[in-house]
Amino acid sequence: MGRMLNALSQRDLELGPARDVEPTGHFRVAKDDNGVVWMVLDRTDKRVNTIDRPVLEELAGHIERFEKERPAAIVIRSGKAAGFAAGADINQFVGASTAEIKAALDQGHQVLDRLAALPCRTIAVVHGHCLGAGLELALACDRRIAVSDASLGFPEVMLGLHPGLGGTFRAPSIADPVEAMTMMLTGRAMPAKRARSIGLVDAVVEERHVAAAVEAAFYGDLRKKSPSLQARAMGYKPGRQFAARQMRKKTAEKARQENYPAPFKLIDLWEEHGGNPRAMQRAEIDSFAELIETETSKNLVRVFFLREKMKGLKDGSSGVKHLHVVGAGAMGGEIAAWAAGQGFKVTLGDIKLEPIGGAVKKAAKMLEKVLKDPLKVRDALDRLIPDPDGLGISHADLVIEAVPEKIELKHKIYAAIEPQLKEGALLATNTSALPLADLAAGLKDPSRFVGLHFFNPVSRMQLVEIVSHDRISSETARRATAFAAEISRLPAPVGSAPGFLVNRALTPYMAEALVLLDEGIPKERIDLRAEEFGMPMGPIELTDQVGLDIALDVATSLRERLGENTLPPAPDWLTKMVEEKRLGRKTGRGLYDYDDEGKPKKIAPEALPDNSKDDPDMIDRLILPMLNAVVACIDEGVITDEEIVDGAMIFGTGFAPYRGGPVHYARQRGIDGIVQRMKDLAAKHGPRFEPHPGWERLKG
Ligand SMILES: NC(=O)c1ccc[n+]([C@@H]2O[C@H](COP(=O)([O-])OP(=O)(O)OC[C@H]3O[C@@H](n4cnc5c(N)ncnc54)[C@H](O)[C@@H]3O)[C@@H](O)[C@H]2O)c1
Repeated sequence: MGRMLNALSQRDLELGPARDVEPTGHFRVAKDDNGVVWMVLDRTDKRVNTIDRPVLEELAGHIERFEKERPAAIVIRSGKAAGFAAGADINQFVGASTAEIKAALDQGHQVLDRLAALPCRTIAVVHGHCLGAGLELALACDRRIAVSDASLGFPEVMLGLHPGLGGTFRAPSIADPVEAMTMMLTGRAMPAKRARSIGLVDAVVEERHVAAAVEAAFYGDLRKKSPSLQARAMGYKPGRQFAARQMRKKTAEKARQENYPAPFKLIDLWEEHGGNPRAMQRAEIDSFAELIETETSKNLVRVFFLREKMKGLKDGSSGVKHLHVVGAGAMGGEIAAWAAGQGFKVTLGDIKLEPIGGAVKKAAKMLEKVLKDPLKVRDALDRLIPDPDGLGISHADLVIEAVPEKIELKHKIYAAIEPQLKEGALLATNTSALPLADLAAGLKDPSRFVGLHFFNPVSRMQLVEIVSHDRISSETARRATAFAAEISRLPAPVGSAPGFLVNRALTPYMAEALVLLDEGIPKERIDLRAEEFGMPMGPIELTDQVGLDIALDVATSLRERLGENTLPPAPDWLTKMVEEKRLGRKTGRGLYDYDDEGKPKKIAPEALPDNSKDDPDMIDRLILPMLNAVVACIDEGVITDEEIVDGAMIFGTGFAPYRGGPVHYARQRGIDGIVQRMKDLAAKHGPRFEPHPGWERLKG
């Protein structure tokens, strides 16, 4: 047997059908001399495997034959380098009616049930991405072998859904139920080894040992782990009730049930039916069909496509292999570490030594969190080279300047750097607000100059604004956009207007919060209202996070440049706090006080006095000026593609993803209504609420 399996290894199948092969649509099927059927899923129409109706129908056809022919065993694996399967094809549900969705799910379940019921042993061999419906296909097999690079997960929750092809009952009955639920509730993928430890897969092997592992599975040597006591307790309702309570609490820390119902729905289903797979199956189908109709899910699917669109802005390669960063402070240090983690050689310079040392230390911590694998962290740190003398500048393909926001200082640095740059190298600035044209003023070759505006913290904020100016070459803009995508960030091209898009939109939100504070509304209540709307962090806490000094600088400069009717003046007490170095989270004290872990000390909402003030206009006062600024940016041509605007605001500010982005939200709410509301607010609170003329043109 071993000899035959080796002869039909994955490589042979990839090179083309071996003997006794039946070429079909998406599966290549071959039977070896031992009667083992190898099915290789390799969609002919897609770069990665997705699971949709045609794939399931084709699978059903094969199963029907296997039911009669009874092969010795069936091995299912993928012929794609990227992995086993990326999940269901979301497009198949767009525009479908509830009845059609239920019918499709019913059919899919029947196919996987029949696969699970085959009288012969079925073995899934998974490598690379094994997600969503792909994982559900693997779970319907008797055994799962993971190649060591495999990453397994249920990302459905990110689309406002839960698994819909049996994952909700197969995963908790095969793996540790609490771990399986956590996997579905968070949407986080897990590496093969961890999947083995929770019982989701039966073995983890290197690619070259797949055939031997299949043989072991065939002879029944791969034994299932016996379930732990805790896992067995989950077969009974009281056990599940207890666990479900904790799951609800944990989930609620991340998402509000009214905004993100899917994970809560899944917990309910599992608590109720977790001991009864048949009942769970029915409930899963009904609940999935219900969730997919919610605005939340539709908007999250939209966000998925927005992300794809932003990734798609990459056109060719950046040509960057070596990056040099000038300034190893809060931003420069993170940009350098992140890029090293993404495989780039990075040299990091600063006028002082301490920031470089500090940046390398922080890099190790951040990379451990992001890369998880100690070997990868070590390699990334090897690529991050401290360079106090700036020797890397003359070798780098891209130099990013991240020194303090002072135009004279930046000019001085460009004058020193530019003559050293090698031919074809790009020069970028991470400026938050300085006009690119002013920064480029002294440059000999401004065509190679670009803004790469990263957000803090770089490891969490996916957006990079690609800032252009009058004299930038299209090639520089193209390469800068490609570079952002190559380091797994999402590019949004913007013009060099005050605050670009994101800071221009966020500043009125933060500034209005300070006015509300001055009106006597408790800060916790202001933050709570914004979080209820769906912002990841309230404006008061955000101001602390940005730093009161930076927030004050940005607000003052925007007000100067955009006119005093656009923003409320900064309160005197804010200037005083900055003078006293109460700068927010970074100094441990700001609008909130911070504990040792950097968490704000807040009064719990239920502990706020009932009679403490509230303002029914509060949400509109915070959100509408933000939308107004977004509309101004579109109208002024700072950024014109509404979808990229929505994507940039979601990935750059965390703007309520379940609302699909600010422009989408405005359109859904109704532009006329918003304009009227802003006029009313302007009459009551001042001209900063006057609707921008761009609203009328947006209706266009
Ligand atoms: N902090 C943020 O949240 C944030 C976000 C986006 C963009 N930015 C922008 O990024 C830039 C850097 O901001 P930061 O917060 O990292 O500042 P920072 O003060 O933390 O770091 C700046 C670093 O530059 C170094 N430096 C000063 N003069 C230098 C010189 N002549 N040569 C080399 N290094 C020199 C300093 O020693 C310091 O380590 C600014 O333009 C800022 O507006 C900041």
